[in-house]
Amino acid sequence: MKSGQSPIILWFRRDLRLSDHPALAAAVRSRRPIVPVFILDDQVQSLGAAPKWRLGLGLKAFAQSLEQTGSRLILRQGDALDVLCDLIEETGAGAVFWSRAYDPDAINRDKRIKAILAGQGTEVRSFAGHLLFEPWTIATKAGQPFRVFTPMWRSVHGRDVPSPELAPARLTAPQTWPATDQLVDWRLDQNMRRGACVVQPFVRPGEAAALDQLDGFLERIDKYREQRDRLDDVGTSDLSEYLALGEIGPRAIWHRVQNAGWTGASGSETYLRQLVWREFAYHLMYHWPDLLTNNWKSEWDAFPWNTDPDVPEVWAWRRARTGVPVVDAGLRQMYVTGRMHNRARMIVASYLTKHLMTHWKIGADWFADCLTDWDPAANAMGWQWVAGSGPDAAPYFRIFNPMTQRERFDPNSEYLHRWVAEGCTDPSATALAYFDAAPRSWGLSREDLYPDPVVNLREGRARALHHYKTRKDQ
Ligand SMILES: Cc1cc2nc3c(=O)[nH]c(=O)nc-3n(C[C@H](O)[C@H](O)[C@H](O)COP(=O)(O)OP(=O)(O)OC[C@H]3O[C@@H](n4cnc5c(N)ncnc54)[C@H](O)[C@@H]3O)c2cc1C
Repeated sequence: MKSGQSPIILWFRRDLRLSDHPALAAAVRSRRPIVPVFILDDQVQSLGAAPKWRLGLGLKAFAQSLEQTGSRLILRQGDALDVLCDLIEETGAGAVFWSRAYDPDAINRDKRIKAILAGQGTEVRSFAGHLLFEPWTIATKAGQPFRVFTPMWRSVHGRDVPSPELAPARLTAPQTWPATDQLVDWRLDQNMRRGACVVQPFVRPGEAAALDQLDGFLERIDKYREQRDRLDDVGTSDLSEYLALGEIGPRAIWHRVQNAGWTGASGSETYLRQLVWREFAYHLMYHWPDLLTNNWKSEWDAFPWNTDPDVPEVWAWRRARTGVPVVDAGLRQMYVTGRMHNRARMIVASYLTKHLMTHWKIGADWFADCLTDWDPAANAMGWQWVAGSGPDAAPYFRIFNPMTQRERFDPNSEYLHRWVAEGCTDPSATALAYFDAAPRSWGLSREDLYPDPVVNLREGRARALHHYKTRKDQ
């Protein structure tokens, strides 16, 4: 029997936090008992190795913060609708709340669940939280979705962003807790093979760590505009992993950074602009869900990409053995830390799609397996932007020259030294760690010589330009 005081099931997904959480705040305001749940459904199961492993760490940290509020995180596995129906029956819950997701699979799943549960008399409410501006709330003057970043930035940057809610100190528990799975039994780390123990020291999961990371960044935000592209410096915020799992909310970041700007911090405006790139990616994915799988500009379908993921040069790229040091450095940084500097992402993506003329989807899939900050929208947009097939993309003739990129953004080769060991008399521990992170099946050894380039950079560039130009002239 459902009453006004029946529990609310709070279905957590990419929102593993207590503050800046509109769905949780609404549940707390209702004064009803709350049953927090995370469901291991097919969509979670299909995550790549590194994001899935990182999710496991995030869930552990989040369960601990819930315990400090007198609550628990209930873990269940299976089809999300079946799990929610079971929990409604077991707990007598009268409502299910969640934060909205915007990728096509999640939208379809959530719509179906909402319709069925509502039909059975359960109150179902979804809330904002993952974004600053939900995709349907912003449009061009003609009422169309934005296809270009700068006009979208101009349209949103003076808008009010709701203030983030404070974390609740206590959550009302249900009279009896439903049974929960054990996180270790989910084996979210099983595909990380050797990588996990290498990546672990570079990860600080959880909301408290995210807020601490933001505090640390605000102390050096003045450097952001000048340093954000430098490969050799800690110029960026490193918040992407937290944003991807929702361990921090974008509203909280927006307000803290905006306040820093009002009190004189330079770099604040540049940083907010980057946050809006994330919004742009979600805007595109929502309005054009094909962004995740197909060339956004269909004329690129005729481009002669290599679509074979198993040719030797693509394997050399995956193994970070292309013979181009800055490309290999970026890929190794990802393998060892789970993240890669944005500048390096652009360099390695340009090299794969242009010098190796390989379809961006192959690179995007590899990132989806290796990045702990993997985000469906930002990843697809980033790859299509670099390849030239995406909205507001880099023009076809913009082919990053890895050598000049390295000279500009790593002038003293510090980044190279950090990530490439071969040929170095005094290799760094991080560079050596790559050999521990790589799967044994790759057969790599610290004693290996550095490989010759898999393509001559000049020839690779000329080949790509020739094909781009031919396509353009057709
Ligand atoms: C090929 C390619 C793939 C990418 N894949 C991902 C991905 O899977 N997940 C991901 O979060 N980002 C991705 N990015 C975007 C960007 O590289 C990262 O967001 C950034 O490196 C994260 O580091 P940071 O938090 O220190 O960034 P900061 O410079 O501190 O930026 C702050 C925040 O703004 C957002 N942001 C910054 N730049 C971008 C951008 N270009 N696109 C979208 N959002 C941005 C991120 O949320 C980031 O945390 C990709 C970029 C490229 C070129």
